[in-house]
Amino acid sequence: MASKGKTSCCCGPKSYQIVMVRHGESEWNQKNLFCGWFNADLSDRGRQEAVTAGKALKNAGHRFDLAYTSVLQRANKTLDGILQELNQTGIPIEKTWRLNERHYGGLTGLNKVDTVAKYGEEQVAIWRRSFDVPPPPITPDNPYYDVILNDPIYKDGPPKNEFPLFESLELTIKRTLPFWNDKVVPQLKAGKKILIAAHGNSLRGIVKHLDQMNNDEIMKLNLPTGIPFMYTLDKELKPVPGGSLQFLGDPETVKKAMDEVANQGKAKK
Ligand SMILES: O=C(O)[C@@H](CO)OP(=O)(O)O
Repeated sequence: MASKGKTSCCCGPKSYQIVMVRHGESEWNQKNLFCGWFNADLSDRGRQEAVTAGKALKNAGHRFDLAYTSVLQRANKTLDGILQELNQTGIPIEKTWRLNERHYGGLTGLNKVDTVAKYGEEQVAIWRRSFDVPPPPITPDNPYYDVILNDPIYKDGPPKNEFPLFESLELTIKRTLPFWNDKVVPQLKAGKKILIAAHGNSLRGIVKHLDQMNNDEIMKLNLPTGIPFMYTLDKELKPVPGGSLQFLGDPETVKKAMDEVANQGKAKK
């Protein structure tokens, strides 16, 4: 059956489409805690966001051939919620740590507003959104150190000697892009319609790559939870005009949701 993942003519595919979504709100988003590689569950609101995302994709006529997600349950459950709405729970799903949220190191488990009170808004903005400044490493005295390092979700990788103790966006991109290039790109080029359910920062890495954003531009981008976005790419996998970050939601709702994410790292008014 012809896939809707590409538009084609006699000279081959003209463009490719891919849909991505950041997971719905997690219990740790709700508590405003740095989460990273901790395997937080979705909140009730997050579960509802997944259903709403699925309905929006269904109403827009999307069908998928396969899906990719991280090994973290907040992304997995968001994907499941969406696929249930689409009645497409049987499609192949590949989970990989390479699509995980970036590892928040020593900030893992800290409240973002308390961290602003301690270190200031500017430092927290740098830790959250800069390209190459990593958070401090997670150390054994962090209550989540063992939980994360020994979590069975990491049994297939990364290898223990490469297990990160912190990640900047730059380091996150370094482990996400090989998956994009080796797995996603060949499937896209084969005309498959793909859905990726992942995380704010792993997806910011992919967006930076696709849109060739510079380090200042990416600093300003906050992806909202649970609102799918589509890219339409040309043969070279560069976004066609108007093909970048096409959110499936009205602009006002999207802006509000983006501002909400940005404000998680600001002092309480
Ligand atoms: O805590 C995290 O893991 C991420 C995503 O929820 O937060 P931030 O938006 O601050 O990068």
